[in-house]
Amino acid sequence: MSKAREPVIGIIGGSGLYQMDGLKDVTWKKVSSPFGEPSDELCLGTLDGTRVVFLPRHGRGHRLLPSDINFRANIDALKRCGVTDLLSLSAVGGLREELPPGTFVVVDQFIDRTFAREKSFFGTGLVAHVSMANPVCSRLGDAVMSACEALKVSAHRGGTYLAIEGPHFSSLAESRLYRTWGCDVIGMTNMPEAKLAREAELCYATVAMVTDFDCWHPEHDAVSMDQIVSVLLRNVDKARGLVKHLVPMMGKHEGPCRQGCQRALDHALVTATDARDPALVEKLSTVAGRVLYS
Ligand SMILES: CSC[C@H]1O[C@H](OP(=O)(O)O)[C@H](O)[C@@H]1O
Ligand SMILES: Nc1ncnc2[nH]cnc12
Repeated sequence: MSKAREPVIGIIGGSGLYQMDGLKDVTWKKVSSPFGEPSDELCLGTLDGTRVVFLPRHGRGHRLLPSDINFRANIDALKRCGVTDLLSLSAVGGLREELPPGTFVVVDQFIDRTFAREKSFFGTGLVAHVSMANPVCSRLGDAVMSACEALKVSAHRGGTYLAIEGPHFSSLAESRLYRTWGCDVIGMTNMPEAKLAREAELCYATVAMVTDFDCWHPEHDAVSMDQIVSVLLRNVDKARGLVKHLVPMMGKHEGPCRQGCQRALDHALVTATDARDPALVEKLSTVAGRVLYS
């Protein structure tokens, strides 16, 4: 029988969100990871008695390009701090008329078009394949939607997030193409983050906060940073309110989610026990310790 564990809520703050206010007993802590340097120190605190670990995805001061974020170190470090449920807050472009700037989208699917990033914790000497059929934790997504409803934040449930490598915004031809693929929002960071969260058996959901219409919309100018920033600041204010409401709700979650995010590695490891690379096994002690040492 799986042991119930106290939820610890991880928050990855995206563009515009470099610290969390309202936390108690706050300490910024440098966390080492065998996968390298996380984006910044991690901010540990509590909100209404629930433990929270916050990490600014691009680092404080927004130092890191999307391609330079060490997603593996970030997820490993969050898990080392005990995180069980991970909420990503992200700025995105809207690819649909009905998702204007200011809308929050609790996406349920991703298309990964990034190509210059480490995407797995596993590798030669320990091979694993996890399912990404349903990459978002529905229990966490439900909680986000309830918090948005309570705060009267305009939120849309479900949608496909297209992850591009960046740092450039898309060309008009690309933006039109992504719309024909059925994508709803576009960003540069949620992949491979969501894949790695799944490998690390964390519940993961993202609040995709629309800042612009990318460049496809005939009645809007092509996306530019000055236009994004003004919407971003308003979105970020709403996101802070959302977190304050959401964390105590998530703190009451009992036991693992029904979807099984916290057992994602149950049938994923392929490499025979005697063929495993001991150094890689050691490196994976936090991410996959549950299945490696049981
Ligand atoms: C500031 S607009 C472009 C930038 O914002 C998004 O990042 P994040 O998901 O961390 O909010 C987008 O993916 C780009 O990295
Ligand atoms: N239009 C866009 N494309 C990619 N990432 C974004 N982040 C915010 N807006 C974006």
